[in-house]
Amino acid sequence: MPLPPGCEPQCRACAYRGLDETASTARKQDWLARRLAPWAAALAPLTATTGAARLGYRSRVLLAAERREAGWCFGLRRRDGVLAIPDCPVHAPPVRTTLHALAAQLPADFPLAYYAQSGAQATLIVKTRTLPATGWVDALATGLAGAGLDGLWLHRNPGAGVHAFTDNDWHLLWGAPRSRDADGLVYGPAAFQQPLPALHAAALDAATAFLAPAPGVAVADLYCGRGASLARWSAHGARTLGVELGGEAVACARLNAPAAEVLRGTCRQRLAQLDPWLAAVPAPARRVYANPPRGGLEPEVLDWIVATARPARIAYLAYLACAAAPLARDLAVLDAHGWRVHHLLPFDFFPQTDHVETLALLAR
Ligand SMILES: C[S@@+](CC[C@H](N)C(=O)[O-])C[C@H]1O[C@@H](n2cnc3c(N)ncnc32)[C@H](O)[C@@H]1O
Repeated sequence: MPLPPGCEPQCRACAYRGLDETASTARKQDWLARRLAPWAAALAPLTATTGAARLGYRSRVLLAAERREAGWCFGLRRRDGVLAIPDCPVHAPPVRTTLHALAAQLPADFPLAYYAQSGAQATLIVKTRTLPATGWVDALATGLAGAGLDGLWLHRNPGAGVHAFTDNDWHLLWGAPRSRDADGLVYGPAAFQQPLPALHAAALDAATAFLAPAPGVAVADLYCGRGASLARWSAHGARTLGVELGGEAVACARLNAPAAEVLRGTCRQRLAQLDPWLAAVPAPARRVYANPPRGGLEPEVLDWIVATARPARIAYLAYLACAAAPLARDLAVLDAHGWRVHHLLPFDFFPQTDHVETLALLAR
């Protein structure tokens, strides 16, 4: 298949970009069937978007920045410099428009290390000892608003690299500090964004139907982000408690799900508080929803689920990349301790890449 317009041939980020929809879906399905073979009977067909929606879906990006003689470029950091991907067809149109506006207006001597965008919030990340001058921002305002942005931030993080953000040294340069997504949920510049909101909603619908949140039921929501799932459980009348590491995400989760309790920290660190909270309801009324980062559940958290919390039902939304499948590792432990894998529902959150999100639904 020819590469779509704007796709940089040297970029390796979208491993399946040479495949059409049918071939990509077949390969993901086949890979899932091998990786999740012990639960083959529970594995559903991949739910995927089709046609034009398979491009332009990525509204959360982190790109390295480099000033060259010809101007600014944004892309992937490599040993020999930044590989520019200004027109990457997977990026959402507002990302591309903002990158072009920045490339045209950013002063040549601005010490930009990374550019991040999360929905309508954009961030310039610098690694300097002092804050750089930003008087030029006003001239960019019309371009930023035209690109659909609500806010532009300066974040000073001398350690930026694998982790782009720290909690401190954020400066709003222009616009509003928070945005709302299509569901009305508040988010900020560091927010985790699930791509393809319709697929995420379908995954949450399936999790809601399985967990059956209701008065008398308690849902512990691990790695809850800005609270999209928390808001669901509490809207159904369940007692809800979320745990999340990011400070901004915790603040947004408290706004998005005011009836829920939200603890800040790693799930591992918060087990001492989770434990009595969940134990206050009988085991048949206990639920766990987990959507951890790509490494899967922290080992202590998995131990706690099987040995202490013992929820009647678990919904586990996992990111899988062809290099690693922590979901299979975690399912094997849950399976061995008496939780049956009822459904494995894969969702193609990242078309044209070799990643696939899978919702596992388990009951004791
Ligand atoms: C895959 S995202 C899921 C977020 C949320 N469920 C959603 O759909 O928006 C993982 C979240 O876990 C948070 N996180 C990372 N490590 C964590 C940890 N050890 N304990 C708690 N939260 C963590 C991240 O900040 C991020 O918000």
